[in-house]
Amino acid sequence: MSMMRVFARNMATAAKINNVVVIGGGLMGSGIAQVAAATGHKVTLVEVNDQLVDKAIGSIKKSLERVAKKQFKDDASKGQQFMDGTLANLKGSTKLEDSVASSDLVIEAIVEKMNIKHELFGKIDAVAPPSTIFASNTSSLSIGEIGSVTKREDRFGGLHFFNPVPMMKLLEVIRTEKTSEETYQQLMEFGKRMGKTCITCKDTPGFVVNRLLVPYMAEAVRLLERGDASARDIDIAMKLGAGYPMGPFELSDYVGLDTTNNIMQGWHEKYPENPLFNPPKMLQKLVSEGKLGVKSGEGFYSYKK
Ligand SMILES: CCCCCCC[C@H](O)CC(=O)SCCNC(=O)CCNC(=O)[C@H](O)C(C)(C)COP(=O)([O-])OP(=O)([O-])OC[C@H]1O[C@@H](n2cnc3c(N)ncnc32)[C@H](O)[C@@H]1OP(=O)([O-])[O-]
Ligand SMILES: NC(=O)c1ccc[n+]([C@@H]2O[C@H](COP(=O)([O-])OP(=O)(O)OC[C@H]3O[C@@H](n4cnc5c(N)ncnc54)[C@H](O)[C@@H]3O)[C@@H](O)[C@H]2O)c1
Repeated sequence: MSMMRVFARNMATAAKINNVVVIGGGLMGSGIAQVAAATGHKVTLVEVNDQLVDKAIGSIKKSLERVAKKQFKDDASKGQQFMDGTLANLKGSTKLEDSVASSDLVIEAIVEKMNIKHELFGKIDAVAPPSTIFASNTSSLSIGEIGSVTKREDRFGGLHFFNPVPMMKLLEVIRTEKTSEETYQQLMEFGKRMGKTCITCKDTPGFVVNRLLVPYMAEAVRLLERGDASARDIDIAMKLGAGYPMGPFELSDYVGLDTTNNIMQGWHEKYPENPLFNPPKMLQKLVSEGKLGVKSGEGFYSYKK
């Protein structure tokens, strides 16, 4: 195929992703929906009840205000236009089946549990048009295994965004052995339209970033458990000594300790021989006490006012 034809084909397929459904409006889903809407896609954000839909839309409005204040600091009316335009592209819903019925791309961002993701994808596979591409934003689970409950494994891939989605420039695009070349190209094109820098990774545990980040974080907790240094000092060390914007404890609280713990538990069960994946006891204890980080008001640090 000539270069011109490859380009024309990519442009044609890129235009195809217009209606995007994001399932789960928590930390990640709300950010993904926000950026997809801001970059011109028609977005439906699906949550389990009206209260959570309102909460997600509320957090998107707050985040949009921050983005607008930053991007259009000298022109408030342009900032307002940007916010109105984004919100006009976005709607919330609790009707899962109806929402996916007219979608080009569905991005799943619900809890990090294989059985719950299977239940969801099984349900939507039966009602989404055959052409709809499915993607998971999982941090740690196998994309191939998530997609195995569907009859569209060639139209299934990973879109791993980073928190906070409006600020983080990276998108990991994951292709399984069954993801078709066309699906992969469409996912890459979609990522670029979202304004992200896309990298590609095979369907391996943690892809690139989390494969390095999770053992680093667990090692930081082990340092703390041994009493070698305080959480605050470890955080300061990694910020000032390694140039990270947040230390490992600030970052874990920010990401959510439940998500971090689910990742470690899942990897430990699957690869018990790998000591890098041993879940630290302190992390499990905090989660069992409901201390989930910033979102619950307390984690390694307290966020109560
Ligand atoms: C632990 C490992 C466990 C692994 C778990 C895996 C998780 C997952 O799979 C992978 C990840 O995501 S891994 C995690 C990957 N993530 C990381 O590694 C993140 C590391 N951290 C960072 O890169 C920076 O600390 C931030 C960008 C978060 C904040 O920037 P900062 O300079 O430190 O401080 P600032 O002064 O506060 O904010 C400055 C401005 O930023 C803007 N803004 C911020 N949030 C916004 C939002 N939600 N909306 C809109 N805008 C937002 C806003 O304009 C704000 O100004 P304002 O005047 O306050 O409105
Ligand atoms: N937290 C992070 O920093 C981060 C980063 C990248 C990827 N991820 C991944 O993204 C996914 C979501 O993580 P999160 O941190 O946003 O979690 P979260 O707990 O903040 O949000 C999950 C949301 O999904 C909703 N939900 C659950 N089941 C649903 C269903 N059947 N239909 C519709 N909504 C449903 C819940 O009500 C909740 O609001 C996970 O797979 C996680 O591993 C998380």
